[in-house]
Amino acid sequence: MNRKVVSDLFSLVRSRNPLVHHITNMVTINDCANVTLAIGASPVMATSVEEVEEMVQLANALVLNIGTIQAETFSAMLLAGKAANEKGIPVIFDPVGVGATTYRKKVAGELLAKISVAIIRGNASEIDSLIGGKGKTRGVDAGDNSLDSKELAMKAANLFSCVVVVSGKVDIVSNGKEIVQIENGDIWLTKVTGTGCMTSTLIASFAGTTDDYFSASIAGMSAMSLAGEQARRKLSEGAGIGQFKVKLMDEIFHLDENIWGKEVSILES
Ligand SMILES: Nc1ncnc2c1ncn2[C@@H]1O[C@H](COP(=O)(O)OP(=O)(O)O)[C@@H](O)[C@H]1O
Ligand SMILES: Cc1ncsc1CCOP(=O)(O)O
Ligand SMILES: [Mg+2]
Repeated sequence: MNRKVVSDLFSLVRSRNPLVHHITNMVTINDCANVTLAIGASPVMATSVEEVEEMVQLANALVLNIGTIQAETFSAMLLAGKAANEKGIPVIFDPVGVGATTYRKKVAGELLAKISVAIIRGNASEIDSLIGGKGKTRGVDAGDNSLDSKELAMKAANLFSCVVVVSGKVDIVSNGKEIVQIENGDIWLTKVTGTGCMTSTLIASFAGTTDDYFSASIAGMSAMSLAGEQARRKLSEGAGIGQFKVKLMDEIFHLDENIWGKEVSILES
């Protein structure tokens, strides 16, 4: 990992203002649109099979998030994913709750078989399920503390030939050879729905700026964890998760290479 390359991405994303096309869930869609703007990229959410291929022609990155997947949305993902592969823009896959149901497993398997994905970001239970593990899952949240995130990231990155990000208390990013460990974060990030989805969006925003998807993943993952840590620290006494969510968005909006350089805590192996 090159720290300067990663930190430079914060000004690059704001100057290049990449368009990030999302086919995503109906729970966190608005938060994902706003976090795209907060980091300096532009969001577009388009889901109809009639228009997704055309929208991909305008986009710099494509997010596929299966949080509330339905048959028609899935068809749209396949069309958009193929168009993104042909155009050469990165596809960022968020396998929300993949271990929870047979349908989600089928959808994720088919997507990964038919589309070349640049980056996968999920919690440990989700990545474990993708690689055929039997770890416990609790709906869309991680449900198994015994999983080894480093091992999962490395295995999944090699299996799917892409960068894999496993979020959690400690976040792991692997390209199949290197492993980066991000130690920032705050437990309140798990008390607000959508922080995982928004992380995938942040990663996509950076990946729409550079073809160095390993650095883009480190930038996006650390942006969420660092902003969460700072937001919690700056909350006034008595504040709860409502104010935390607002503060989190503010911290992402203000994050730059100087704050990142001073505050990020990263280990490499
Ligand atoms: N136990 C934890 N302590 C501190 N931060 C956490 C913890 N678990 C997850 N996070 C943070 O929450 C954010 C969302 O990650 P995660 O909860 O794993 O995603 P998801 O919402 O998809 O399950 C990340 O920034 C991650 O670092
Ligand atoms: C609660 C919920 N249910 C279906 S999608 C979704 C949002 C999941 O968001 P995240 O994985 O970022 O917590
Ligand atoms: Mg998630």
